[in-house]
Amino acid sequence: MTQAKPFLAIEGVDKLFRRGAATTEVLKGIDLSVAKGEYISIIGHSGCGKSTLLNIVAGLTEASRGVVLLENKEVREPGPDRAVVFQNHSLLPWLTVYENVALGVDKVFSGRKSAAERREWVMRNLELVHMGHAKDKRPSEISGGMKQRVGIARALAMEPKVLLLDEPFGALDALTRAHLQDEVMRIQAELGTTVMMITHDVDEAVLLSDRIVMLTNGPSARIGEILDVPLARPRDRIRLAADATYLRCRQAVLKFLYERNRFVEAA
Ligand SMILES: Nc1ncnc2c1ncn2[C@@H]1O[C@H](COP(=O)(O)OP(=O)(O)OP(=O)(O)O)[C@@H](O)[C@H]1O
Repeated sequence: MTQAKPFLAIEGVDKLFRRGAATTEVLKGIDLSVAKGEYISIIGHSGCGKSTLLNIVAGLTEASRGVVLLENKEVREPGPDRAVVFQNHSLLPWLTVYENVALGVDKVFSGRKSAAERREWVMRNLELVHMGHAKDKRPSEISGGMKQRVGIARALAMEPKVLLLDEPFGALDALTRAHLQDEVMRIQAELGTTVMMITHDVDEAVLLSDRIVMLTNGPSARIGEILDVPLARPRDRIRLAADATYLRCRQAVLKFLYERNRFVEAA
């Protein structure tokens, strides 16, 4: 019997960066399978290679060895099936909120949806992140949290197979951050999106993820441990604050980061 291929597979990925005669091996032998609809977090100390790994899955960076397969197809370049949301929003400042989302929608759906359907689809995605009311505003006229929401709407509007989040809440204040985490959990439950998210935040990783992938310190970072987070959904941050499973998961990640893989500042 042949085994079913995983939805997303990272197989034997190494990444080396060359500058002149010097070579740095950032990632070494990364193997990871992600199921459809799964929420995966990648956590590890600064500079260990988290963004590099996400960029390889996005097709923005080429692996030096190994492959990334999405539904059995090798990832070789960026594509709308893998939408990325970065820490600092990347909205075009001269376009309105609506136009920023429409840009991607028009590109992806021009042959498949009529102009009216595309307009409706842009609005549906803006409503999903509660930003329909701000559709005519420009990025400079809305808050940081609102910009991240629009970035998430723009990514989701392309109906990606995988949503790649590179510290999407990292630049936000704690309250906005908590609010947006709840929104992302709600949206993921509604749409069943597969998510790979980079974070530095242990609580964020435990609250949002089905599994937490912990990277060892670089150079030559590898997957040190993968932790299952067996918490039922929907998840309520206040109730979980005293939940034994939540606290056990949190402690496991803290131990990995601060005991077994303590951060050492490069000389
Ligand atoms: N284009 C590049 N050329 C050379 N070195 C690079 C390049 N991109 C990243 N690196 C190096 O690869 C290592 C990993 O970087 P990366 O940004 O992936 O780490 P990270 O874990 O995401 O860090 P942080 O948490 O601080 O964002 C770093 O040492 C970085 O300097």
